[in-house]
Amino acid sequence: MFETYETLIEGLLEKGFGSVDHWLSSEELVGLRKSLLLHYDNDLFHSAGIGNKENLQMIKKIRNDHIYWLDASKANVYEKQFLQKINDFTDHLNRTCFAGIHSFEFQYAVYEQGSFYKKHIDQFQNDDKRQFSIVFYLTEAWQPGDGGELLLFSDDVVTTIQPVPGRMVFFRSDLPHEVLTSNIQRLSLTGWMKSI
Ligand SMILES: O=C(O)CCC(=O)C(=O)O
Ligand SMILES: [Fe+2]
Repeated sequence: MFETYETLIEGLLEKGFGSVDHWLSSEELVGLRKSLLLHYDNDLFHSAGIGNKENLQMIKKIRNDHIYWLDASKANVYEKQFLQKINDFTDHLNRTCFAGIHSFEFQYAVYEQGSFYKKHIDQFQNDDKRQFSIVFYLTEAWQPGDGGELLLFSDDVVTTIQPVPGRMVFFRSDLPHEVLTSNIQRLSLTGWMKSI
């Protein structure tokens, strides 16, 4: 795992983001995909931003994916294993980079065909506790033309990340980014490492 950590950290320090393809074993990837689909079938997902009913119309123009927050107390074996791995990475970041991460939170996301998330940063206007953003792509198969690419905007450079199964992206939460319209059902697990 050490090399994977170093690839991610180097990327973060040099350009604001890092990406690796083998953070999850194929068994873990399949387990998390099945868990996501089970929660989705059980109607546990809701429109992202629905907590804020007055702004819902506005929010839907910015993002129209559906999300489900991972609850550690209800996590299944795959989710527990996943959270443990994130915990180990957090410890590594705190030990080697004095990152000062105190907690993390993760949500599954489903982008149905035609869904997107316009350019944004992951820190709220009145709350910049989110330090690092992490996305894992869980879709079973992805090919060019399927859309849903992640664009990362650092300085004058725009980087396109293809959401291929198993890929993980790690970036500073103040880095502007965007999810292009997906032409297929796009599955992911997204989280934030927080300073509080
Ligand atoms: O799914 C992605 O590629 C990024 C998602 C995202 O930006 C977010 O949920 O804040
Ligand atoms: Fe984001």
